[in-house]
Amino acid sequence: MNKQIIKRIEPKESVSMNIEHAIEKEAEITDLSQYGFTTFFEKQITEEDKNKNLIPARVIEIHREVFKVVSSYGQSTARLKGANFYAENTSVEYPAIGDFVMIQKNQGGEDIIYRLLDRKSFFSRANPTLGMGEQVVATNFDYVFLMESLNFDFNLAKLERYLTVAWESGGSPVVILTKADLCEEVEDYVEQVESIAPGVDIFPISSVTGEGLEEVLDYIKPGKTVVFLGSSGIGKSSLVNALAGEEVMETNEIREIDSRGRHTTTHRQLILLPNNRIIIDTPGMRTLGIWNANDGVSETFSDVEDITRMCKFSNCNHDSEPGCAVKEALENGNLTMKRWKSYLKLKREARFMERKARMSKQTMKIKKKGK
Ligand SMILES: Nc1nc2c(ncn2[C@@H]2O[C@H](COP(=O)(O)OP(=O)(O)OP(=O)(O)O)[C@@H](O)[C@H]2O)c(=O)[nH]1
Ligand SMILES: [Zn+2]
Repeated sequence: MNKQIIKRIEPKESVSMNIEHAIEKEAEITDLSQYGFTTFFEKQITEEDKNKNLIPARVIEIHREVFKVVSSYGQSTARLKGANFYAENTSVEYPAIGDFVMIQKNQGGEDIIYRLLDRKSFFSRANPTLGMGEQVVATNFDYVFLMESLNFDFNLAKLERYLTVAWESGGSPVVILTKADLCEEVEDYVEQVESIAPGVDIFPISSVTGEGLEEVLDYIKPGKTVVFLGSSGIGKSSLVNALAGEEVMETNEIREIDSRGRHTTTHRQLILLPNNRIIIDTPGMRTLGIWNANDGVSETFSDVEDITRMCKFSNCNHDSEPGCAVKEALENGNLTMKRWKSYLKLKREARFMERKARMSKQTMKIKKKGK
């Protein structure tokens, strides 16, 4: 694919020069497997798709209704086929960052997105614009990097919450402890994390000294997609740059800031690193709450749930009932009060979000009827 075409269709105002530069170097794209296309997606392509000359593509950026995609023809912009996505009485999902879609190439114009392929993993959050419903923010990733910094704001409870969300998403959680250069007791922290995340891989890293970066790069296999989950300032952008070996993301020091003194990330993106590792870094991921996380809670707290199942009564409130296994475990130290409280808190939150989701579905139904 030649650079001319790619240049012409870049939405200039919204893509930072650095990323454009990085992408240009990847302009010779012929193989979508570099972008994570596997047999899982290939198998979904039908005869009908082929008859219509549809080809697979991955969504790498979204600007309102304009999608930036990459296919065997390289990068292009595309729009949804109205009849397939906007027709009344259909409830098809719109593509999100990371999605594989079937497109029709349109020489000299925008490509048309016909349909969405099934996802192997996704993150969603409560829709912030409508105040209701669910919004998918990232899809088809293999690993979820749960990021916590090793300096003052290290927070195990938050990590537990991320873990819950990650299990739920379909990706594999990996804990990344950032800013190791600022911490003297790295091993202590690693042990603390091990206690709440048994069996999960943990990497202490520093984007400043380079500690742990080789290990992380080795760990991500080519063609695999990673999403980052972590609070602002934890070092996500710095890690992307460090892994890429060049400045593909702006970090805090050199950013434009808005009136509240904070950087505002305005678009979502999927970044292809050298050696075909893929990172999804979207603002949506940065405001992720807990949504339908009940199963995830159970995975993260399987030890706690094992205990609750040993209570004498199946509907035990773990309060003052006789034969309460939780009470016993708290007394003999098999369960810490802290972990029990985290569990109860996440349970409550998950239940609340579920109720909210049910309510919003009802509201939508009522609205549709009333229309
Ligand atoms: N000492 C040290 N500082 C780091 C490291 N990684 C990031 N920082 C600093 O931490 C600050 C925030 O880093 P960013 O990479 O912008 O953090 P972010 O998670 O992308 O932040 P948001 O974009 O706000 O979500 C910057 O001042 C970085 O220089 C590290 O490994 N060691
Ligand atoms: Zn009990």
